[in-house]
Amino acid sequence: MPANGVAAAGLAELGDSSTDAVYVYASFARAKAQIAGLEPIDYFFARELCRDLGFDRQLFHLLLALSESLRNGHTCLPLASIAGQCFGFASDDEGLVSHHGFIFAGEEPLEQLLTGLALAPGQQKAIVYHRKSLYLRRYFAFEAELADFIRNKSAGNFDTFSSCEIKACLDELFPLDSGSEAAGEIDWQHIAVANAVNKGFSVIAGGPGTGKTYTVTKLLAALIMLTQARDGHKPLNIALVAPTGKAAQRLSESIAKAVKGFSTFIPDQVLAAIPEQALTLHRLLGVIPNQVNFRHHRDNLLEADLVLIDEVSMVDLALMTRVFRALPPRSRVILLGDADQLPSVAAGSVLSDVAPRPHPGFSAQNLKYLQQVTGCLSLPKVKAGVQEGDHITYLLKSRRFDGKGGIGRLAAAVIAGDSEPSWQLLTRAQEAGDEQLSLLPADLLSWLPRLAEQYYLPLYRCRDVEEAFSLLGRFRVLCAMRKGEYGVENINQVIRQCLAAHGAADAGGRLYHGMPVMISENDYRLGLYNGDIGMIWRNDKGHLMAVFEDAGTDFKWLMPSRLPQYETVYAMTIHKTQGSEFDHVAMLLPGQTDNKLLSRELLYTGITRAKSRLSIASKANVWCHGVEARVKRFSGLIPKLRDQG
Ligand SMILES: Nc1ncnc2c1ncn2[C@@H]1O[C@H](COP(=O)(O)OP(=O)(O)OP(=O)(O)O)[C@@H](O)[C@H]1O
Repeated sequence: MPANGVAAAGLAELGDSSTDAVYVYASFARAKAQIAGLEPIDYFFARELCRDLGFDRQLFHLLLALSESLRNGHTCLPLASIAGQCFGFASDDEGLVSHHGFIFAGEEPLEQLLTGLALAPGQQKAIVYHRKSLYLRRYFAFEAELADFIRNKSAGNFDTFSSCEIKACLDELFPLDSGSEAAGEIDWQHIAVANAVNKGFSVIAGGPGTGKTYTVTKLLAALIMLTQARDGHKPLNIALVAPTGKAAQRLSESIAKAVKGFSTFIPDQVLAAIPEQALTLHRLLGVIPNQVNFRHHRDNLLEADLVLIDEVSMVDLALMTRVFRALPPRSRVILLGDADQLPSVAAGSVLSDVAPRPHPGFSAQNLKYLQQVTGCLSLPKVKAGVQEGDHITYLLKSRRFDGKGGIGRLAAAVIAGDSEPSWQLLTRAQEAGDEQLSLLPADLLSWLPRLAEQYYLPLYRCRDVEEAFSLLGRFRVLCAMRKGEYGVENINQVIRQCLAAHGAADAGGRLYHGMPVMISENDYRLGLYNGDIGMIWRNDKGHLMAVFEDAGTDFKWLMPSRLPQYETVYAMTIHKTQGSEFDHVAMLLPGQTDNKLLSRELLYTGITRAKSRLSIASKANVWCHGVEARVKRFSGLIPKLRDQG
C-alpha cells in the first residue's frame, strides 16, 4: 500500500514495471479529484518525467507542483515552499473537504530524494535541482544565460568618457538653479542620468509620472552629446522598445514630448539624433511567422549601440533572454519600469529581480564617481554584506500625482500595504471633495449605464476614426477577472445592451460601427498582437471594416473576416491594461475574497492606469484582502546574478 494514507483513495498501482513498487494516479480524473486546481498539463508533465526519473510518489507530486508553479509564473519551485505541506487541499465555506491533497515529506527527505536523482545542472536532465529549488531545465538555462549577459554588460568597460566630460555634460542638462537640488533635495533624475551614462547595463525605475521617460530622454541626449564631442557626428544607433504596441506608442509620444520641451537648452543636432519612434520587442527581434525563433539571435545580432526597453515589468524571462542574446557585446541596455506593478504574464519577474527595493545602496567606487559628476554628497552607501545596487536608480517624486490628489495617495497607501487607511481614503474621498477618487455602489446598474453613455455612446457618433480612438483612450472599465458578475465578459455584455438600447450597438454577436475590439492572439502575418486594440468602423463605401492604430500616426484597415481571435473591449482585465493609461478608470473587484488573482500589485496596477479620475467598485473586505495579498514569484535569477560566472 502507498505509505501516505491521505492520498490512498485516489492512487492506483502503475503497471509499467511490475517489479517497481510505484503508485501514481490511474488517470488525470483521479488525480484531479485528489489535488485541487490540477490541470492536465501538470499530470502528463509529471507522468512523462517520472518515466525517466523513476516513479516515486513524492517525486510525482513534486513534479505536479513544479508544473503548477510554472503555470503561475514562477521559474522554479523552492523546496522550502512545499516541504511538509499539504499540496492541493481544498474545502468549501462549510469546511467540507472537496480535495484531500497530498502531504509532502519534510525538506530533508525531499532533498535526499532529489540529490539521489543526480539532477545537478551539469547532468543534462530535463529537471534541474539547484540551491534547494527544482527547475525545468529550460527556465534554469534562461536564468543562467540572462544572468551571464547582465553580469558581462555590468562588468564591461563602458567607461568611455572621463568624469570631467560627463560632469560638463550633466551641468548643461541639469543647471543648478533648477529642479529639486535647488530646494536642497536629491535630484534623482540627475543621479539616474549620471549613474547610467558610464554603464553597460542600468535600470531606471519609478512609479507613474516620476519622469522615467523625461529622464531617459536626457540620458540619451547626454550619450549623444558625449559621443558627438568625441567622435564628431558619428550617429549612435539607438533602439527604443516596449513589450506591447500600446506601450511602444506611449513611449514614442512621451519621448517626442520631452524632446520638444528640451529644445531651449539642448542643441538641435543632439535632439535630432534621438529616435522618436519606438518598436515592440517582437518587431525589434523580427518575428518569423509560425516560428518560435526570431530573425535576430546570437548568430544574427541586432545593429544597436543602445537598447532602451520600457515597461519592463511586462517582459518575461524567456523574451528578455532572447533580447539579450541578439545584442552585440558593446551595446548598452537601459531598462525602465515600475517594479511595484504586476509581473509578466509568462514566467519570470525580471524587473523586480534586477531592481530590489529599497535601494541597496551604491558601492564606494560608484559613490565617488557619482559625487564627482553630480556634486551630490548624500547618496546611500551599500551596507556590508549586501549586494550593491550600482546599476539601479529609483525616481521617487511623481510629477503627475503631487501627493495631494487621491490617486497618488491611494497608490502610495496600497504599495505600503496600508489596507484600512487606503479603504478609508476611498470611503472618505467623496466627503473630502476629492475630484480624483470615488467609490461606486455595489449595484452595477446604478452607475455602469451612466458611464457607458458618457464615454462609449459618443464613439458611435464620432466624425472620424481618429476622433473615435482618442475618445476610446479616455475611459476604460478594468476588472480583476474575466468571469462572474464583475468580470470582463459580463460587463462588456451589460455595456453592449445599454448602448443597444440607444441604437448604438448590437446586443447579440454581430459587429457594429464604433465597436471597440481587442485582439486575443498573435497574428504575425497581419502584424496584430494579443492586446492590440482596434475599432469596427464603417468606411466611406459603407462597409464595416476593422481598423487599428499603426505606429501612432497611421491606421491599418482590414476586413473583419481576416481578424484573428478578438473580443469586445469596453471592459478589460487589469492584467491586459499594463502599458496603457486612461483619463478615467472604473475598477471593479470581485465579490469574494477567495480570489487568487487579488493582490496588492493588481490593485496598484489598476489604480495607476488612471491619469485624472478613478472610480472603484469593491467591498471593504475584498479591498483590504487585496492590499494585504502579495504576488510572490519564485525565481533563481537573483542568486545567479551574484555568481562570479
Ligand atoms: N524634472 C522635470 N521637470 C519638469 N517636468 C517634468 C520633469 N520630470 C518629468 N516631468 C513631466 O512629468 C510628466 C511625467 O513624466 P514622464 O512621462 O517622463 O514620466 P514616466 O515616469 O515616464 O511616466 P509613465 O507613468 O507614463 O511611465 C511629463 O509631463 C514630464 O514632462
